[in-house]
Amino acid sequence: MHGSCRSSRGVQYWPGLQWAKTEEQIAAEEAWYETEKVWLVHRDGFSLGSQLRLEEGSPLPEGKVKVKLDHDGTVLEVEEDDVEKANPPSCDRAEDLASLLYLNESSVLHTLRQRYGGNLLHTYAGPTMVIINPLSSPSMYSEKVMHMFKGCRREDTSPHIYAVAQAAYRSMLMNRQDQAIVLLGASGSGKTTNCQHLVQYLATIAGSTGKVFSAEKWQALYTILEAFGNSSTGMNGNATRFSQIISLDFDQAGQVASASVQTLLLEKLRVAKRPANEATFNIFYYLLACSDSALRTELHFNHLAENNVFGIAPLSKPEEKQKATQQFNKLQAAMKVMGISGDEQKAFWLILGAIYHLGAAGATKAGRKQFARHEWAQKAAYLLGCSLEELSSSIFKHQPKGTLQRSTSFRQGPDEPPLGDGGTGPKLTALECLEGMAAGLYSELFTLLISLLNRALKSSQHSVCSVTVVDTPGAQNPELAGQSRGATFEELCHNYAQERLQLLFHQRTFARELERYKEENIELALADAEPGSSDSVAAVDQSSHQALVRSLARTDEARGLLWLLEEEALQPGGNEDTLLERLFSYYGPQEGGKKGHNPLLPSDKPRHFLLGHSSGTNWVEYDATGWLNHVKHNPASQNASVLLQESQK
Ligand SMILES: Nc1ncnc2c1ncn2[C@@H]1O[C@H](COP(=O)(O)OP(=O)(O)OP(=O)(O)O)[C@@H](O)[C@H]1O
Repeated sequence: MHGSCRSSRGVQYWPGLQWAKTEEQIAAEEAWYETEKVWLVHRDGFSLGSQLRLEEGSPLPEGKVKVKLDHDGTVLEVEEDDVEKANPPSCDRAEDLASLLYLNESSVLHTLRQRYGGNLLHTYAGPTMVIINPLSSPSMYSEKVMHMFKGCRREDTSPHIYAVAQAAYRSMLMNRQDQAIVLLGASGSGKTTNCQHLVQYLATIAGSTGKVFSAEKWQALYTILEAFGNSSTGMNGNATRFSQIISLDFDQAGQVASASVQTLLLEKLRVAKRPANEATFNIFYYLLACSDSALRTELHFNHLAENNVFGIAPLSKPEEKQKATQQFNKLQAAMKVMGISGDEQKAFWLILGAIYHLGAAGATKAGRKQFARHEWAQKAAYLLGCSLEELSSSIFKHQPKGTLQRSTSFRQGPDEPPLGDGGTGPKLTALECLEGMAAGLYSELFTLLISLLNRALKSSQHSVCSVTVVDTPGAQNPELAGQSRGATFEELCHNYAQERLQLLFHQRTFARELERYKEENIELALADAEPGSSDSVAAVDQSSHQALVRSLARTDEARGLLWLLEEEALQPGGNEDTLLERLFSYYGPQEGGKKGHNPLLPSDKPRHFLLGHSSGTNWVEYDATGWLNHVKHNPASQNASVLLQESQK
């Protein structure tokens, strides 16, 4: 967001702020600027510092300008557009970016960098807070520090994650209104860590009626979610692979009366398939390193197979193994805190063990689709409490078991066969059937886990208002992690969710606030506030006007990728190439069209494309190979739930 704004009364405002400067202050600061003429240079997303002055004889504007670095006298030639006004020294390390006299990209980056250099990770940006990952363990989080924020007003507190929690808590109590805190940022930027501190603060400061929620319970919940929902990826060694909404419900007295966690978009297929060099969910490594010999024997973990088609293998380095063993013990203790009994825990280990052995069993098509190594499939069947035949037919034969109704896509008519099950879509391979079962089992297990966690958090106490915290996987870009692969469909879903939240941020922070100024007839001369960009969002989710009716006709009406996926999966001969062809016809660069005004760009690799997220500031190259499979109906996945319901264990 560029530009500051000024009302006609000579007082500087920024939307969402009560903050204002007097005319004298502004005049003094502008006079300083006029005499000192200090500029900031912004290049490739970096501010080059505040010590830049115009070289004599190279006036602004017009093309390129020369600037001289104060500290070593280096002279740089830079684009005129990269040079922006610097702020006076009184703005150094400003606690609130909105208080800068000249609010521009360079000065924002410069201020954040200055603060980070002084170990100040948090900076207000009006009603929002910017937090930078310290990549270390600073000693700024403790119960003692929490008490320094307790009861404070937002204006009286220095920027800190506890100040965000305190402001939401206070606002909820004062206005009796629900509050929401949404964390945004790239993968690995620190969202989940900050979410942990936010909720920890609320649990500690607010207290809870009847101990339904406590800091100890929150720690336990966090440990469990991290074990089952996180994995190591190229961008983050402990990345969250699902979206979560944590809700704390408060009573009249401001204590937590009940709590809940909702989860969405779990990357369930990760148990069976993921990008090279990425890990499966943490829990598999913990369980494979467990030191309980009786449990190991029961899970048939004493002799492990050499091959696992799901790529699940125990950790090899002794120190990593030891850490995983400790994590497993910690997890068991956390499950106990959340009231998950020994028998219930056992059910989790059996299902996880079965998934592992299914990977060892593998799949093949020798005449018919079947397991490649039956002895391992037998172990999986034993752990799941069913016969080998039952397991085999649940995976490879496509009649749904029991009374389970097949779910149909919302765009499919009730009489139409689901894709991949006699429909017109491509058939599933034996391995895809096996992967479907593993993903189905993991999804059931995760759903069960969340319901057991919520069992420990609910109560019959009456609540008045809630604080909700939203944490989703951050923006994904394999290129930023030095990986040469294209991004996956799951990564697209996470990027899309982030972008929808960014649009919400833009709407709440700027658009709605500006409307209020207009209603109150306060004139604003905004330099260049950018509209919230939604082109890349439409390229993903634009739906057809003929809602709910699936069409085999390829029309000119623009539709987003999610809609096209379903249509192309139904087309005879539809594949990822035809999918991208259509997507580009709607959102790609148009002949004679202006460059930079479309969200899609072609790649020179087959079935790859580039999508410009966040107003084209984060171009991600995707590899669409195999994406049509995501809309294929996989009966094995559905059969997983029946298999578990009918289990002898
Ligand atoms: N404020 C902080 N203090 C200490 N360490 C931090 C902080 N923020 C982040 N980290 C470190 O950075 C790592 C990545 O942070 P985190 O997992 O919270 O990122 P994220 O934004 O939630 O990522 P993803 O979107 O991939 O889930 C953490 O494991 C932690 O080690």
